[in-house]
Amino acid sequence: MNTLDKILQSKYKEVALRKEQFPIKKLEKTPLFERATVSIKNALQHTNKGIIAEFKRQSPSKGIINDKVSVEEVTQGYAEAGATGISVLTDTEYFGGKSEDLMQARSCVHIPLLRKDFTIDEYQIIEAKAIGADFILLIAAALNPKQIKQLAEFAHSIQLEVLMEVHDLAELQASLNYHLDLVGVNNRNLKNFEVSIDTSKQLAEHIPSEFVKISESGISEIENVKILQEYGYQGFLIGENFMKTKNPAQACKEFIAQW
Ligand SMILES: O=C(O)c1ccccc1NCC(=O)[C@H](O)[C@H](O)COP(=O)(O)O
Repeated sequence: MNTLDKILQSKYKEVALRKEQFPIKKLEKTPLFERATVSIKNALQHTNKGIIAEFKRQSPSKGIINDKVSVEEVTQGYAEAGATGISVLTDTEYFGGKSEDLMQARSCVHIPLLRKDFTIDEYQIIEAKAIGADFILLIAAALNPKQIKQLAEFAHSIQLEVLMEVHDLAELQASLNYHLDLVGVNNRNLKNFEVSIDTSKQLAEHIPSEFVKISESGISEIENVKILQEYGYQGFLIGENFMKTKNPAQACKEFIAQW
């Protein structure tokens, strides 16, 4: 079984359990669920330095990246450094994150927040809103095209925007639909974890201009960001390159300053 399949297997169990622990009716009554969300699509369309900086303690490919820093210092620092949005991993088993991380981030910043998780059920979208997210992730490799469309439509019905992530042309062509806001090309091959920005370069021309293009994973050089901008990318999702340092917010600030 590959890593994504293992993650999804445990995610189905986790979601079933959470539905019992925190019923939808309770989630819908939380103050954050009522909050007016902020558009990441709009924010990225109005900047030429679109960084979505990620809070990521660990990953299947790298193990522990940084377990010494707090959500507050990093997310507040990312916002002050000029990040356009922030991604917070909420998966516990594989990424060491939790829902509370996103809630803490929400209490520190006003910029758009991505609930970075493996979304397989509408329940998680309601939960995302209830913990303070502005946009959610749908991974094409984890869902069929009908599910992607339905989940994206549902996210919009509760004012959340949608980032759909693809790894190759087949996924992109099968899964595109007009309920998406952002299309992300993940440069990390989920079978061997190798990263190559060539994936973003190759898929760029196949993403219709209605969608904001995001390049995700393995980005550590500002030169590559500048090259990808020429391919039409307006957002860059960067985790490890910042999180592996003692001061991720400072690393983000220095990265943006080189632009
Ligand atoms: O990061 C991993 O090892 C990973 C493994 C399996 C599924 C997803 C994975 N990462 C999620 C991400 O998409 C990244 O955290 C994000 O794009 C940032 O990537 P990076 O800048 O390389 O940390």
